[in-house]
Amino acid sequence: MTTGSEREPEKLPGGATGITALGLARSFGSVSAVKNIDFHAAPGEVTALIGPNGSGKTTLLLMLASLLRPDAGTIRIHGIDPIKDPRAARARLGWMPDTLGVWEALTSREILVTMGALYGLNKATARIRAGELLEIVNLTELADTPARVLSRGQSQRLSLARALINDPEVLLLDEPASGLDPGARVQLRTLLRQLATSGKTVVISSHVLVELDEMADSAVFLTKGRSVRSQRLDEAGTQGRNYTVTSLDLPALRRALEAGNVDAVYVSNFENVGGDAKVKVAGETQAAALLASLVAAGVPVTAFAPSSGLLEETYLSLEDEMP
Ligand SMILES: Nc1ncnc2c1ncn2[C@@H]1O[C@H](COP(=O)(O)OP(=O)(O)OP(=O)(O)O)[C@@H](O)[C@H]1O
Repeated sequence: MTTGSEREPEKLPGGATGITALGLARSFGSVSAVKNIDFHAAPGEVTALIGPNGSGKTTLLLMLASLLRPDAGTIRIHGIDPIKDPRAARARLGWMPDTLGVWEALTSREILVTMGALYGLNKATARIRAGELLEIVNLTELADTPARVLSRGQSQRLSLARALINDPEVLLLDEPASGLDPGARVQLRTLLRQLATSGKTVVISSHVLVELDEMADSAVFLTKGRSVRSQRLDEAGTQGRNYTVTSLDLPALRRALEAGNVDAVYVSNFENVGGDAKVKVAGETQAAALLASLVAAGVPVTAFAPSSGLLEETYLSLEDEMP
């Protein structure tokens, strides 16, 4: 049984560092946006926040960013309670909303310098920092044009620069890749990994699960305002997964799978597949054994790979579990 003191965020393992939230709830009138969320994001890691539309991701991020008050529950940002001390929490936070509201008449550089001043930087330091960040997000060429002319992707990059102006320890990003072209997405991924490696706590919500597979260290899944699972990406090797096996000789593949030499469940309907079959195995060791046994049986295998990304697999399995 859990006692009251064990539910205090700072008493949990790692609870005084990074972000810890327990039992969060928040309603808007009769809409219960967040019903019961426990959340932890460790420093030095990228933590993904995953859930279908309306599952409460933005509401949770707004509460973590001290911009929305929870009806119930506790939050600690590096040990600070943002409800009691929002100023101290905000000094450590960088927040990138899903849509950036800009001061339309100002240029990107002026916006960043103004934000820097609001965080207490002197003008010279704010200008230097603004210049560095514009370089990092590839906006130097547009630094001195009014922000209102920026495209969606360019606004997203300005929004990211704005979130970084105070060199925050904790970075909260709501759909940061939305509107970015493929090159900018790769740059974003690299930058977020660098920030995490330097010790920052990075939380990112996104629907693009393949991207999160490559970027995140752990993930928290939300459904209907509740946290329903957390997962570490380095557990991939031990998680049951579907693999797609493609062969030049389907009857031979079928015979080998049905011989059942390896502990694998054959899940696809053979009649309905073209050149491949879907097989569920308990982990990477079993996948390797299955591939070896197919090759040993003389099956001409041309491709053997997980059927989907790890996070997508978990996401879809949660959907299956839902009533
Ligand atoms: N200010 C508000 N007033 C009323 N209802 C709200 C408000 N903000 C959010 N909601 C409702 O709360 C629920 C959760 O919304 P939220 O924006 O947190 O979801 P989300 O997971 O971020 O969704 P998406 O993936 O579509 O961005 C939704 O049903 C939404 O309609």
